[in-house]
Formats: sequence, C-alpha cells, structure tokens
Amino acid sequence: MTDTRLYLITPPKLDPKPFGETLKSALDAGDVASLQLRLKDVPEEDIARAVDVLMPIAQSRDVAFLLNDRPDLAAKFGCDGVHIGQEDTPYAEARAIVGPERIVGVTCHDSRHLAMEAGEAGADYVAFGAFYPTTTKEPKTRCEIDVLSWWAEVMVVPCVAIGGITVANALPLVQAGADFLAVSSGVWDYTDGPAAAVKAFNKLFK
Ligand SMILES: Cc1ncc(COP(=O)(O)OP(=O)(O)O)c(N)n1
Ligand SMILES: Cc1nc(C(=O)O)sc1CCOP(=O)(O)O
Ligand SMILES: [Mg+2]
Repeated sequence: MTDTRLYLITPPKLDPKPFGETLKSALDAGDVASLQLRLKDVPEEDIARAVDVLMPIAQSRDVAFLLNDRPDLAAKFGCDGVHIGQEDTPYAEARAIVGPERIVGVTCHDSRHLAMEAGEAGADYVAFGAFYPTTTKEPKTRCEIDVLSWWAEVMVVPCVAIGGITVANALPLVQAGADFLAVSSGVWDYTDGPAAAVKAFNKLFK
C-alpha cells in the first residue's frame, strides 16, 4: 500500500449544477483527498456560485475543498485552503489572509529551490510539474521524476505531482513517492467516466 492519494482539479470550464452530479459520482467511487476549484478569468460571482454548489458536495464527503489563486476568496467562502502559483499572491501574504488552519499549497514547477523556500516558509504542500504533456494549461516547465523522488526522500512537507497525469502514466510518480497526484483531464475525460478513473487510480495506490 502506498501513501499516494488523489487530488482532483476541476475542469477548466464547468456548469456547477450538472458538474456537481458528475463530482458526486466521482467522489463516491473511491478515496479522494482534495478537490481544487480552478476557474480562470471568470467573474467572482461565477467562482462564488461554483463554491456554493461544489464545496458542500466535497466537504460532506470529507474531501478538502481548495480554491485556486485567490486566498481572499478562499477565506471569504470558508474553503479548506488555497493553491498559489509563482505569479499569484506570495506565500506569506496568502498565509496571513487564510490563517494557520487552512491549507496553503504552492506551485514549485521543477525547482528544488522554490520547493525548499515554500516548505521552509510553512507551505502545507509543494507541487512539482508538469510531468507529462497536458492540454489543460500551458505549463511553464517540465519536471523530471528525480526531483519528486529526491523531495520524497529528504523532505517531510507533502509533495504533489501535476501535469498530464493519467491512469496509464501515473505509476512512476507513485513509485517515486508523490504524496498526491493532482489530476484534471485524466479523471474528467477518462474513457469509462470519472468514477471509473477514481477507482482505477486508487487501484494503483494499493
Ligand atoms: C496542485 C496544483 N499544482 C499546480 C497548479 C498550477 O498553479 P499555477 O502555476 O498558479 O497556475 P494556474 O493553475 O493558476 O493556472 C495548480 N493550480 N494546482
Ligand atoms: C493546473 C496545472 N498546473 C500545471 C503545472 O505544471 O504547474 S499542469 C496543470 C494542468 C493539470 O491538468 P491535467 O491533469 O489535465 O494535465
Ligand atoms: Mg495560479
């Protein structure tokens, strides 16, 4: 049994009500540690509506609900945490906004240095990527698996692997010691549906 767990990222575009039904089936299919709401370049009211519909679905199933980019809204809406990248609110400011009890995760690309900085500053996890090609976003970097295995061997702060991860290519990341696999299209676009994807990923973690 590995310690790796699934960290879902919402698809780039979604209609909250119908997506909420898809989300319920995915979360009821197996263990999911967390869900990140990642809506880019939308009005705040669209984020608020998605939070209203999706956060209760996640939290009622003990799935942590994180918001991408916006520590202010994460605090305002009562999310369990926020994910920030290198071009978003700096860690110290995000932590001051959300407080000590909420999760703050930090994008560290392929950089051991960025990850050590974030870990020392108090980040709850560091995210490395992209490990594989992805069409969900234009990743700034590609990350080699040895960065992940180095971090898993020498550091205690949890590490997240992200970028183009599918059931078919995930095993090397699990074997390298990733604490979480952050996945979007590998679940929502899975041939047999998101629920089957959650089951298949959890089978890999056994
Ligand atoms: C878990 C996780 N890792 C990395 C990212 C990417 O964050 P960022 O670099 O800020 O890019 P955007 O997602 O904001 O476009 C993430 N969102 N989640
Ligand atoms: C949001 C995000 N950040 C990345 C990074 O490299 O930091 S890759 C990525 C896309 C994740 O979606 P998918 O699982 O569909 O590839
Ligand atoms: Mg960001």
